[in-house]
Formats: sequence, structure tokens, C-alpha cells
Amino acid sequence: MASSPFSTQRSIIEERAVSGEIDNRTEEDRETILSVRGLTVGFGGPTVLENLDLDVYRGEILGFVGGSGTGKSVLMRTVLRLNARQAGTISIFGRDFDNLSYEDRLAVDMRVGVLFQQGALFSGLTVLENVQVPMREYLDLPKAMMDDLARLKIELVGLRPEAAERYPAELSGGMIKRAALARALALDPDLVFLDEPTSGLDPIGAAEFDELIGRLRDTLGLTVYMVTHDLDSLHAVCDRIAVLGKKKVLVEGTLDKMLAFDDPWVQSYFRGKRSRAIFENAADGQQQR
Ligand SMILES: Nc1ncnc2c1ncn2[C@@H]1O[C@H](COP(=O)(O)OP(=O)(O)OP(=O)(O)O)[C@@H](O)[C@H]1O
Repeated sequence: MASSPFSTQRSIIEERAVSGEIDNRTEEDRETILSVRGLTVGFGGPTVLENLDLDVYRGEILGFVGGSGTGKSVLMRTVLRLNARQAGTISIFGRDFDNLSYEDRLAVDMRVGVLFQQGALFSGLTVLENVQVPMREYLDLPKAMMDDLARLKIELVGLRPEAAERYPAELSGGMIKRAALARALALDPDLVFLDEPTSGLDPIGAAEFDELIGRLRDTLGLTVYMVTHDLDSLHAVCDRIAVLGKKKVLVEGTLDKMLAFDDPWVQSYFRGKRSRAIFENAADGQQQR
């Protein structure tokens, strides 16, 4: 839903609340929004991903982690059809991508937003114009309407209205991430991919960004696929974690499952000094409440 540029954020929230999309569903009735099966990707040499399976469920924030160079970006780019694959199927919104017509692919693309690492804003365009890039690509709207919609998105991500007229070089790191998020939300997507959204932000900026992601998921019913190295983000906003290793999804589930999983990388990542500090502080905070 929500691909119409005419729907306001309020109506989206109301529709989703009425339709029961924003609720606490049990595991059994989770709707799979993205399903990857048997995915193999390589670039001529050894494969980067091999026979990988992954499901992403509607309304969740999935945190995707893994050692450097394990293929997190390759997986995301392959799902977005920016990389070729040697084998495997990708179903999105319940439809196998390989069997879609050109028009259906465009319709699927409109329901997906992407925030690339470093924001990837066009330096020669203002924030407003950057947010309008997907609108120009997919929609045929009068300029005044695109301006209104872009300003709405800019407000939605917590940027001040004046930011609309600024160029990327005039923005702080946190503002760039927010502007890139506004662009990812330009077409009211159902699913957003975020590639290391908090990298390069200071801890306060990163925490604010996490809070924004959580709030957008809660209010818009977004599904979020977030590649991250940020343990704070995993703890603060992710409902589920997936770990990439040995060319596939090594383990997925809750933090408790990660802590119990017998693998050297998973153990050092989730039981390292820094992780212990984050998780123990959080546990103390909960006990004191
Ligand atoms: N277009 C490409 N051509 C050849 N090799 C590639 C290409 N894209 C990625 N790779 C290789 O695939 C492997 C996985 O890269 P990828 O960028 O997905 O890792 P990552 O898990 O995202 O790492 P990081 O956390 O450091 O960003 C690397 O060895 C990389 O060199």
C-alpha cells in the first residue's frame, strides 16, 4: 500500500492502524515481506554468498551484522537487483521477482526505499530536489505537489524546513543521513533498506537516528532492513538480528539466541567487552524501572 503520493502520513497511519498492521502479532502469523532462497553470488572468483536463505517480516526492524567483507552490502545490492546472482530466488511482497513484468517490477520498486552508506545524495541538488528524485523517476506530478510532498518528508525525518534549500555540502553528517532517509521515504515505501545508517554519527546523533527509525516503523508500519555495525542500534531498535558469515545467514533471531550461539565471531561480537557494557547497562536500567 501507500504508493499513492496523495495519501498523507496521517491517513497512512490511520489505514494501517485500522487494518491491524501495527499490532503485536504472534510469530505464527508474521507476514513474510522478503524471502530469499538458495542465493549464490560471486564476481568471477570464489563466491561471496552461497545458498543463502533469509526471510524479512512485515513491520519488523531486522539488524543485519557480520564481519567486514562477509557480503552484507553484496546481499543488499543483490536483493535490490544492483548485482547479478548465479542462483537463487528473491520474492518480495509475496511475488517472485523473476516472474514479474516490467510494469510490476516498477510497482515493486516504488514500494522499496533505500538509504545507501554515506547517504549518497546528489551534491548538485538541494535537499528538496534530492528528495524529489524518486518522485521524478516514478511519478508524473505537478511541481507544487512535489514540493509539498518533499517538504512533508523533510519534516517527517526531523529536519527543519530551512534544510530543504540547502546543498549536501552545507549539512552535518546527521542531517545528511536524515535527508537521505527522507529521499528513501519519498514514495511512501513499505520496506526500507538502510546500509549502516548510524556510521559516522556521534553516539547522541546515532541514538537520535535509531529513535527516528523506531518511531517511523511504529507510525508508518514500515519494515526495516538495516545493515549495521552499531551494537547500540541492535539493542535499541532491532526486533531481530541476522548474522552473515560463512557465505550465508549463520544465525537469526533474538539477542538471547545470539548470545547462546556457538560460533567464535558471534561470541566475540556479542560477548565482547563493548557489547557486555551495552547490554548489561540496559539490563540494569530495566531492573531499576
Ligand atoms: N562488484 C564487485 N566485484 C567484485 N567483488 C566484489 C564486488 N562487490 C563486492 N565484492 C567483494 O565481495 C566481498 C563482500 O563485500 P561487501 O562490501 O558486501 O562486504 P560487507 O560485509 O558489506 O563489508 P563491510 O562491513 O566492510 O562494509 C568483498 O570481498 C568485496 O571485495
